[in-house]
Amino acid sequence: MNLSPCQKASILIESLPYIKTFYNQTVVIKYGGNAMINDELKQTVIKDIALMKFVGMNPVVVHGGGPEISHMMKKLGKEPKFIDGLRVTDEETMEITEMILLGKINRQIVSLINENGIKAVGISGKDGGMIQAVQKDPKLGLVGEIKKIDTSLIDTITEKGYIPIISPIGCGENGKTYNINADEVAGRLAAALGAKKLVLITDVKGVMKDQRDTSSIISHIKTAEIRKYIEEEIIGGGMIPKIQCCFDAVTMGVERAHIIDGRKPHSILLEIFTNEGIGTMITT
Ligand SMILES: Nc1ncnc2c1ncn2[C@@H]1O[C@H](COP(=O)(O)OP(=O)(O)O)[C@@H](O)[C@H]1O
Ligand SMILES: CC(=O)N[C@@H](CCC(=O)OP(=O)(O)O)C(=O)O
Repeated sequence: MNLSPCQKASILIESLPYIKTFYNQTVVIKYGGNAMINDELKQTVIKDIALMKFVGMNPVVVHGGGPEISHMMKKLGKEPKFIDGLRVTDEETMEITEMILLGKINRQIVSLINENGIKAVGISGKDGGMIQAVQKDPKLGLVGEIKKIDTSLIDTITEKGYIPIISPIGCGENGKTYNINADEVAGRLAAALGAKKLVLITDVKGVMKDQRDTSSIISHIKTAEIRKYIEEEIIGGGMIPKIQCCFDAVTMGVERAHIIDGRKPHSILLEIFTNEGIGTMITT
C-alpha cells in the first residue's frame, strides 16, 4: 500500500485519542504458539509491541509455545497428551517445556524486540519468585495453578523502560517447577498489574459459534454467558483456558479482554488504535 505523506500524517493524527487513552497504561499481550506462524508475521507482531512502547504504553508480553513443545516431545519419542487444553506434564516433559519456552522462544522474542530499538528483558515466573503455584490436578502431573503473583519484578523492569517478556512457568514448594498455561498466566498477570487491556493473540478469528464458519464469529461475550458456551460445547479445546483467563481478568478488574487473530497483520494495532473491533471482546 503506497500512502502519500498527507495520508500517513492523517493516520497518525487519528491515532492520537487512542494513544492518549492508553498512555502509561499496562496492556498485557499473550502471544500464543499457534500465532507464531512465520518470521514475517512474527516481525509484524514484534513491531506492533515496540510501537506501543514508543508511544508511551506499558506492554507486558506473556508468550506460549505449545506447538514447539509438542514438536520437541515427538522428536524425543514422547507423545503429547492434553486434558481440556492442558498438557499432561511429567518430569521429562517439564524439562522439555522449560527448555523450549525459556531457552528458545523467550530468547527469540527478546532478540526481535531488541532489534527494533526497544529493550526487552526475558524472565519466567520462577524469577524473583514471581509466580507461586501448586499442583492443579494429579491427573495433569506438574501443571500448576497460580496461587500468588508478585509483580514487583515486572514493575521494576517496566519502570526502567524495558518490556518484560514472560515464560509461563511457576515455582512451588520444595523447589518444584510447574508448567502453567500461558493464557492463565496472562489473565492473572493482567489482573495483578491492574492492566487496562488483555489481548490474546491466537490463530483463529476469535470465538466462533461454528468453527467451520468464520462468519459465525461472536464479537462480544459477557462473562455470564461463558459457562453456557462451554456446556453447549461451542467453546472447547485450547479455547477453554483462553476464555477462562478472560473471565478471570475482567472479573478481577481488567476493563476488556480480546481474543484476536495473529494471522492478520498488525492485528494488535488495529485492536488498540482503531474502532474496528476485530476478534472477540470479553467484558463483565
Ligand atoms: N468456539 C471456538 N472458536 C474458535 N476456536 C475454538 C473454539 N472452540 C475451540 N477452539 C479451538 O481453540 C484453538 C485455540 O487455542 P490454542 O490452540 O490453545 O491456541 P494458542 O496456541 O494460541 O493458545 C483454535 O485453534 C480452535 O481449534
Ligand atoms: C499446562 C500447559 O498446557 N502449558 C502450556 C504452556 C505453553 C502454552 O500455553 O502455549 P500456547 O499458548 O502456545 O498454547 C503447554 O505446555 O503447552
